[in-house]
Amino acid sequence: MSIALDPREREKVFQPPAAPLASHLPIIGGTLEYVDSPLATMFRRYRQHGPVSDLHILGQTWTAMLGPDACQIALQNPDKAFANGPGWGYLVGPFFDRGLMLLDFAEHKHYRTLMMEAFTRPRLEGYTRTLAPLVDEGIAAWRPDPAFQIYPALKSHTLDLATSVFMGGAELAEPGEIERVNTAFVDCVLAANGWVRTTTPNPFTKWGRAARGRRILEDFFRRHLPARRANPGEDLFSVLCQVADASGGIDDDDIINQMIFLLMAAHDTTTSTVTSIVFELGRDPRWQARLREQCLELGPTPTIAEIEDVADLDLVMKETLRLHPPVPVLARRAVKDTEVLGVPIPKGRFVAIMPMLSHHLPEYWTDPEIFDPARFSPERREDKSHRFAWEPFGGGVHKCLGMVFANMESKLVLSALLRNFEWSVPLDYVPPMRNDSLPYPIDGLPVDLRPLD
Ligand code: HEM
Repeated sequence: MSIALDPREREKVFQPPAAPLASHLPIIGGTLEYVDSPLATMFRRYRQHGPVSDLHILGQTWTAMLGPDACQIALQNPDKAFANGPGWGYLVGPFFDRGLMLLDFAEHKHYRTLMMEAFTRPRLEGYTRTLAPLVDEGIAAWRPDPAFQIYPALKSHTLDLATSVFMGGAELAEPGEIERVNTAFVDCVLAANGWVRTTTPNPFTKWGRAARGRRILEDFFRRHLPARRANPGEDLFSVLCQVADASGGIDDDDIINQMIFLLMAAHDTTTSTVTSIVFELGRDPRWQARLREQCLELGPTPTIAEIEDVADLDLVMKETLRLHPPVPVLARRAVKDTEVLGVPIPKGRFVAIMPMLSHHLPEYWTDPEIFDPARFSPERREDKSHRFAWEPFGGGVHKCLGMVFANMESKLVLSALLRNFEWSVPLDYVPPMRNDSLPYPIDGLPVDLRPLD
C-alpha cells in the first residue's frame, strides 16, 4: 500500500495557515494558494469555514461547495439556480464554445439526448473494436527506459487513438498538423486561468494562444466534415454527422463545437487517469502483479464486456479516480438568488464545486490517504457512505456522458501496459503537479519501465 497525499500537502493540510498570502492579496492570493496546493486549500477552507464559503480566484468571488452534501445540492441543482454556461464560460468559454457541458436547461437536454446516440452500447462495442488493436500496437512499440516519461507518452498515444476512434482518421491533415492540433488543445485547456482575457491571437498570453489554437482546431475539423458525412464510418464524428442530419437540429458549426469539446473532455481526462494509475501501481507491486495476471488472460483485443468482467481493474480505476480526480473543480454561476445549506448565494455569483475534497474526508473513507482499491469491493463499498462521497464524473444532468467510454479506454491502455511491461517509481517520489488548469505532472512522471521477464 502507498501513501497518496503529497507529504508537503499533508503538512499544509494539518498545519494552521501561517498568515496566508490570501489575507494580504485577496484577489491574487486565493488563486496562488489554490494553485500551490488545491487539496490543502480545500481542507483548510472546509475545516475553518464549513461546506459553503466564499473565496477569491481569478479576479472574482466564487462560492466554494465543499463536502458531499454541498456538492450534491449544487450538482443536482433542484431549483435550477446554477448554470454551466456562464460558469465554465468564464474559464474556458470562448475556446469550448457551445460544447455540451457549457449548454444549459432545455437546450442542454435537447443536445444531450441527441449526443447520447453516440454512446449507446452497440456504438461503444464498435469503438472498442477500433481501439483495442491500436492500443496494443502503440504500447508494444514503447521502449524500456529507467526514466520513461509516462505522461507525455500517454498523452500522445491517446491523441493518436482519438484521431482514429473520434475522427475516423486524419487523412486530410497536412504534415505536422497533428502535433499542431495537440498543442492547440493544450493551449485551449490552459486558458482556464489566463489573466489577460482577450481573444485576439497573441503568442504572449494564454488566451491569445488559445484563440489561435481554437482556429487550428476548427480548420482541422471543418476540412474533414464533408468526408465523414458522405462516407460515415464507426467513428464518433461520423455518428454525430448522422445524428445531426437525422434530427435537423445541429448545424455544421455545432458539430464542430461538439467535436472540439468532446476531444478535450476525453483526451486530458483519460491521459491523467492512466498516468495516475501507473503512478499508484508503480508504488504497489502487489496490485500491479495481481492485475497483470488477469490482463494476460484477457489477451490483446478484448471486447468491452470482457474488459468490464475484470473486477480488479475496476477497483484500481475507482480508487485512483478517488485519490486523483482529473477534474477537481467544476464551475457554475447562479442565475437567480438561492441558498445552499442555509448560506445565501446571490444571482450572478460564480460557484466552484470541489468534489476532490469529498474523496479525502475521513468522515467517509477509512484512511483516505492510503491507496486501497479493495475499499470499493462488494464487501466494503466505502463509496456508499454518501451518495456523493465519490464523484469524479460529476452528478446530476451534466454527469459525464463519456464515463463508460473513459472506463473502457483507460482499462484497455492499462491492460496493454501490464501485458508488455513492468514498472516502478520510488516510494518517496512525489510528482510536482501543475494545478492551474486540469492537473498534470510537470516532470512528465518518470517511471522505470522494464520489459516483462
Ligand atoms: C476518466 C475520465 C473522465 C473524467 C474523470 C470525466 C469527468 C467529467 C466530469 C466531472 C464532468 C461533469 C462536468 C460538470 O458537471 O460541470 C464531465 C462531463 C462530460 N464529459 Fe467527461 N470525464 C472523463 C472522460 C470523458 C470522455 C472519455 C468523454 C467522451 C468520450 C467525456 C465526455 C463528457 C461530456 C460530453 C460531458 C458533458 C456532459 C453534459 O454536460 O451533459 N468525458 N466529465
